[in-house]
Amino acid sequence: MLYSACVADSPALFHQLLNSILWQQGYVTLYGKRHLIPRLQAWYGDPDAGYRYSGETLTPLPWTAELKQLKDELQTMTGLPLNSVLANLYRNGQDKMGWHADDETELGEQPQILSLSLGACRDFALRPKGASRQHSQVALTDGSLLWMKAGMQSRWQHALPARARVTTPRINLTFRLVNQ
Ligand SMILES: O=C(O)CCC(=O)C(=O)O
Ligand SMILES: [Fe+2]
Repeated sequence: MLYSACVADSPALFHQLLNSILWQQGYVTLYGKRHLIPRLQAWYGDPDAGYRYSGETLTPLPWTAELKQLKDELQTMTGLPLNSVLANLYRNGQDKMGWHADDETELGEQPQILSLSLGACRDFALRPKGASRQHSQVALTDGSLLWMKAGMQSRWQHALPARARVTTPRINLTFRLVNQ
């Protein structure tokens, strides 16, 4: 489900997040070889919300004021308990995220994830698990909130494909509940 215009002043929030988040370019190990991840990211949350992602264990950084406020507002708005957020910075259309489902055991049986997008509009691609080609895509506009509800991670994969024409950055925040 996609909600739009949930952020009152998204350019201001975009710049606050760009400047306050400790963006890092991590590595992923594929077939024994280390590759730089094609985006910057950072993991924030409650101290006990440790999480394994793409073969790496991420220890959450303590909430920044902006992230804590967003988390509290989204929690109130949706009623979902949330204790962490993965922040992604796609510097331009070359940065991307490959096909995956957020179905790690730490996220529980039927995880729900709230995904807030700011900045450049990017396509969010979907395919059923087991399929080899994209099924559909949704344009995630500035200020939009995508609610990935129960059932999605067990049946679908998603990706953020490269888009050569996009020259401006996008921040995406995926708020999650990690089991302690
Ligand atoms: O950037 C996006 O919209 C997707 C991010 C995502 O799938 C994730 O952080 O797991
Ligand atoms: Fe994801």
